[in-house]
Amino acid sequence: MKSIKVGMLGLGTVGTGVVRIVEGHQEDLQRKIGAPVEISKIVVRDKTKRRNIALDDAKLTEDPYEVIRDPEIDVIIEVMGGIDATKGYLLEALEHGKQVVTANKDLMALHGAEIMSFASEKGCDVLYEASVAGGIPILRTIVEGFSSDRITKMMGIVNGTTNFILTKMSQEGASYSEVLKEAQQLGYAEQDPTSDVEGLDAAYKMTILGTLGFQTGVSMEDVSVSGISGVTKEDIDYGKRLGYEVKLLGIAERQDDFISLSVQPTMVKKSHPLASVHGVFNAVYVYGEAVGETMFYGPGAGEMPTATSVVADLVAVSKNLQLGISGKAGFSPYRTKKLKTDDQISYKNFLLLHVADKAGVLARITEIFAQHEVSLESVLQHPNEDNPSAEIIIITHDANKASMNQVMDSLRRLDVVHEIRSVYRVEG
Ligand SMILES: NC(=O)C1=CN([C@@H]2O[C@H](COP(=O)(O)OP(=O)(O)OC[C@H]3O[C@@H](n4cnc5c(N)ncnc54)[C@H](OP(=O)(O)O)[C@@H]3O)[C@@H](O)[C@H]2O)C=CC1
Ligand SMILES: N[C@@H](CC=O)C(=O)O
Ligand code: NA
Repeated sequence: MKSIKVGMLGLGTVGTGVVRIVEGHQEDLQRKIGAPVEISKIVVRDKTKRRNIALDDAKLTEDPYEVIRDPEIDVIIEVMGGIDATKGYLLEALEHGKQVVTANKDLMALHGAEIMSFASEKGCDVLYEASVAGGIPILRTIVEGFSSDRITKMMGIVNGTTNFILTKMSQEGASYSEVLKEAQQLGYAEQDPTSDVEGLDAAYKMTILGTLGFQTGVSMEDVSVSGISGVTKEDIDYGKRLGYEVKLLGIAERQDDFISLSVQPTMVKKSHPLASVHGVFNAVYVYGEAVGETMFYGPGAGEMPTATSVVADLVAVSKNLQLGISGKAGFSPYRTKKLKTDDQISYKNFLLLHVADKAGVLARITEIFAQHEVSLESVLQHPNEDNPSAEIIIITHDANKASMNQVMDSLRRLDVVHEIRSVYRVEG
């Protein structure tokens, strides 16, 4: 029986897990695919590096072309990261008729449309389950499990590193930079962790979810992004006292064919299931018009969970190869993109203000909200012993983004407002 030959680009955190699973599950994989699978070559940056996996050194190469141009190789697994050069390698692999599996969200969010269209021209599969929410089979679920429904909202904790950091800050009072280092050591963070903490990694993932879930070609420019670097322990503690957990949420919504996508630190009500997703775990809440509320939960990063998704894709593309149906089920978005404008996007807001501690201040502040037709759910005032400011926390009802921008402008101009300390979207 002819085996499926696999060439890998990368043998880091995820690549090592892929080798472990392919080698450890040989018999099961063979039964599921109908042929044995063999990893024949692996590209690394440095062949001499010490690896924490036993491996035949002859399989390692530093030359990507030795793998992508090898006529014996059927499937390329890309777990190397990077954008431009990596895109070139994958396009060339497709040119040579190879099936592709990748965990690279940056690449798929930025160039997925071009890669998918080229793959379909060449009759090849490209699968990328590991690119969103590591070990959770969310892309397959959205494309296949929800094929009969119409998704109107996807809301997720889709970055393991930032959820790990926020959880440790909230539960252990740990410092941001200490926990980031730990996340890097555990293999959760990107090579450049700015992508995690500034929300870019989550935005790449929301671009992919939006494209597949709304059948619309979403691009990164369509996602409004802010990360967690401005989140303070003070915000987390205030949130907790009022019944919220701070989470970095990716939110994609659709209403009457208009869509919006964003990534931002969010106050999530403790009663909402996303508030109990801690550590490196991810979860994606999906609302379908027919099914209603669903939620998918699991590890969002790390060696073995991510490798599970990569190898599941390897099984899928190998089965298609065996059946002679590669490249037949490629998905291309078919809806015209219509983005919501700021006056169509609405949600609750949490504001922490430092204001002058004197009579009449609260009335002047609430008057501004009233002028812009933003109604308030609650207002709390704390005297602040350390300085002449008082702290006011305001939670609004759903308010559109355009009106809230006007409220913010007016608050910034108001003399009694010393500082707009923090502003969060509220969900749940
Ligand atoms: N880590 C995780 O939890 C997750 C990661 N991903 C994605 O998976 C991909 C891989 O991530 P991860 O395993 O963490 O990354 P690592 O940094 O741990 O590993 C990268 C691997 O690729 C090799 N490599 C990098 N650049 C080159 C190059 N230019 N030429 C040759 N080899 C190269 C490295 O070689 P060498 O070993 O010699 O340094 C290393 O083996 C990324 O796209 C990431 O976003 C997706 C989901 C979860
Ligand atoms: N850096 C990413 C890895 C998985 O995609 C994360 O922390 O989620
Ligand atoms: Na996944």
